[in-house]
Amino acid sequence: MTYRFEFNPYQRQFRHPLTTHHGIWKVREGIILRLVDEKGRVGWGEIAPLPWFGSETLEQALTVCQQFPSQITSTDIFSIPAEFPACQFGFESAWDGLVTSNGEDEGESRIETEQISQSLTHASLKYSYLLPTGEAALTSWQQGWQQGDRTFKWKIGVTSMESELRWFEQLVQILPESAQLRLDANGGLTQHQAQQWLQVADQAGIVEFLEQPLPPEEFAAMRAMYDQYRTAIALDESVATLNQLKTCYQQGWRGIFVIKAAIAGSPTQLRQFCQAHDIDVVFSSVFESAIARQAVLNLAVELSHPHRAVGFGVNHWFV
Ligand SMILES: O=C(O)CCC(=O)C1=CC=C[C@@H](O)[C@@H]1C(=O)O
Ligand SMILES: [Mg+2]
Repeated sequence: MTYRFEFNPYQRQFRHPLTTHHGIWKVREGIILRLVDEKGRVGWGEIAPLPWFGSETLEQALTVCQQFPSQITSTDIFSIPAEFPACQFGFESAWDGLVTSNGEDEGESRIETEQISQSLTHASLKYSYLLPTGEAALTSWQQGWQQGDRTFKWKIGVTSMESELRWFEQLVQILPESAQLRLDANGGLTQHQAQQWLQVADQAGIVEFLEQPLPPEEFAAMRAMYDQYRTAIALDESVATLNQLKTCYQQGWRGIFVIKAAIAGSPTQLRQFCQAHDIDVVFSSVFESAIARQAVLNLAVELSHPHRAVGFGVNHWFV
């Protein structure tokens, strides 16, 4: 069977640029894919690259799309090489969508406004609310709390450690008892700083995990640190693609795997790995549109650790 294939790049500006140790991110760029089969069934997919996490760039993804003819086959889709994981995810999700679609072409309406993306939340999932970086977190957590989120994620390793530790202590004091906090360093700490953060996190008692304290090349140090503190350590940059995830597992990682499925590669292969290995998984966003968000949340409902919130809090991120 062949599929008519169309692709359209998009840009969405963040309402507030996202500041992390990687830098300042102002615009989310991606590509929306549309497949139509011989019966007229439509499948939508999305390529949402995150090159500083190790995925292909938008330009590389556009080249993959441009090299395809207007009629493609499932062999074309399943032959996309592993160095294009966001493309693998986008094309395979669109193909999966064909199998399940009822022929209605609702995709265009699903390139969301935030209201539509909010409607894409799954009732069975809990959501983590991403706080703004820095001192602003001390006031903005209420918005997440009011929409029912009980898990909050805060970026560290951006300003001075002295300031961030001070704001952390204030945040721990003002967050309600039942709240949980995730700290995300994006690989920006030294080993000494990571140990300092894990010590204060152990004392605070509300920190669910410290995410990617060190850069991926310092895996051995994070592996050694994992058993020294009560606070869990989670990896995301280290496990950004399915191949990296398998390598970390084979090298003994049994901490939390924060999986950004939209850039991890084949969703089918990801599902097979997660089902074959009892790993502690948190699904996390790459600030994709409703199309990839839906595809990832469908995986999360199946594979996510039941007691962990998914990193898809609706924060009205875009203008
Ligand atoms: O995981 C979440 O709660 C939200 C998504 C998120 O934190 C991120 C998305 C994309 C890039 C990063 O800046 C950041 C992360 O490091 O996890
Ligand atoms: Mg992270």
